[in-house]
Amino acid sequence: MLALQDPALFKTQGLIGGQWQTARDQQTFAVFNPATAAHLADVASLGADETMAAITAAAAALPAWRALPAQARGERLQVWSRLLQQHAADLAQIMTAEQGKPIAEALGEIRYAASFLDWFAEEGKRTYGEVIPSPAADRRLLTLKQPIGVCAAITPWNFPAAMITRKVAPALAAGCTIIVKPAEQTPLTALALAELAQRAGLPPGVLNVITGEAAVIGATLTASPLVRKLSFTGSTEIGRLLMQQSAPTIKKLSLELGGNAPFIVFDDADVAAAVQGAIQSKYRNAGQTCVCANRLFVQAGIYDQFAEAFAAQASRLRVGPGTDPQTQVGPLIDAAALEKVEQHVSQALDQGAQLMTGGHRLATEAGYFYAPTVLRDATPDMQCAREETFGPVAPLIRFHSEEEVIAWANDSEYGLASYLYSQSLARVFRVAEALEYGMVGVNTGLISNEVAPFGGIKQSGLGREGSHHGIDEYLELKYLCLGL
Ligand SMILES: NC(=O)C1=CN([C@@H]2O[C@H](COP(=O)(O)OP(=O)(O)OC[C@H]3O[C@@H](n4cnc5c(N)ncnc54)[C@H](O)[C@@H]3O)[C@@H](O)[C@H]2O)C=CC1
Ligand SMILES: O=C(O)[C@H](O)CS(=O)(=O)O
Repeated sequence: MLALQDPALFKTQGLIGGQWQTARDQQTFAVFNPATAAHLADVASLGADETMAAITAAAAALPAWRALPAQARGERLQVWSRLLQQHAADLAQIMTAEQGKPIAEALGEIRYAASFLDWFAEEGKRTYGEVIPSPAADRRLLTLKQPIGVCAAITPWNFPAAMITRKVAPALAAGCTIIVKPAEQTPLTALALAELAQRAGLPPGVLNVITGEAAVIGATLTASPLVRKLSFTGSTEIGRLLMQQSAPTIKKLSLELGGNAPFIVFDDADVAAAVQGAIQSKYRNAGQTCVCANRLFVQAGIYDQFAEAFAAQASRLRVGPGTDPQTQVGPLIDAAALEKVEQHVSQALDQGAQLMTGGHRLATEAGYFYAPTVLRDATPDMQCAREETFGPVAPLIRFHSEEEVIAWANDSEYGLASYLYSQSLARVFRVAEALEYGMVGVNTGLISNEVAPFGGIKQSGLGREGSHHGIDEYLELKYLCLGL
């Protein structure tokens, strides 16, 4: 059991219509600590019936919630944000226990999660319509924006708090109600957030959290015509499936899917800055984010200089349990993730890559730890360059020309985040405009915040989250034509 200041935040039941509920068949599923592989909790395994009850509760809560002025909805979100920040230490402890990230990163994520609540509390008051100059003297034309209705959100384990508020905040600010299905690896953070939402005064049914078997819950959410919108963050494979399942009811979709971020360093880059940016991008959350550098392209003129400096810094990163304040890289989420990373590294070495540092799991620890790894002389055809590793592995690929690296960077079905380091303004614009990605970090490895549009193109997804664009994902545009 965790030593929480507020033990009431440790919830193991689902939230339906303002009531904490166990599964009707009393089934549960286990949650484990990835740093120790130890059992952490047993959480209600809710199924189709409970999911339908949550959809019904969200539909029942919708009329009153959407009728509230945006100001009133925003005030609830701001109270919720303050509660997240007041309870940050407990929330971070819960998150590190079930997800593994270093406690400092977990505290940072709670601030990141709260920032979406604050941002959309304001954005909800700016869902402006428009008056359109009429083509006819006896007509007046205008538009207004209205909440889409009952929404569903299916969220990942890598950001167990922020990926929930990045969806729930705009939905509620817009006047929608929502059912959240968190990842089975990290339900405790979601349930703690829901407890604080209750304390913030969200009316029953506005926010519902369903924990349990993903496929059953997902099938129920996507099949229901009452659910008008689905927002998903996770793998492209599951995003594709949810898209198919949503087709019969023509749901509005937001999909934040996989990535394969190129990190490009030109000869004219500030090499020290590029090394720092690459370390931050690559090893954040142990490499388990969809915007992590996945392929590091380094121009031939500075390749050796960059490789030596980058590997030296990577080798000094402290790996260990997230509860240790000295830890910089925590465990991977589970055994499958560890095995995928090992596969990518061994395949690259078999194909001629050279190990500069890392390349092994930490046998001393019971959890899913892998040493920060740097592979030089990697090539674009290696599995670690073709697939999203989602782990602390950095393949360094040498390139010679701008044209060559743009072609290699764009040779992917993914198009989420990309990065380039150069001190030439002309080159920055040439390359940024040529990269087929939704986001481009220029001379920085950290691009995520609540004010900018987060999202990708191609098979990295649909729509944008955060920014003033994010609330449009939860609104419908209505056209009024007034005959005079
Ligand atoms: N875009 C992102 O932020 C993330 C991308 N990923 C990618 O996905 C890969 C696998 O990671 P996972 O956590 O297994 O991602 P996943 O896509 O399997 O899981 C994400 C969410 O989808 C749910 N889910 C899984 N199968 C479902 C189904 N049939 N119906 C409805 N919901 C379902 C999960 O319970 C979780 O809540 C990672 O290695 C990474 O490449 C994973 C997490 C986050
Ligand atoms: O930086 C972020 O917001 C995360 O990387 C989002 S993701 O990894 O879950 O896509």
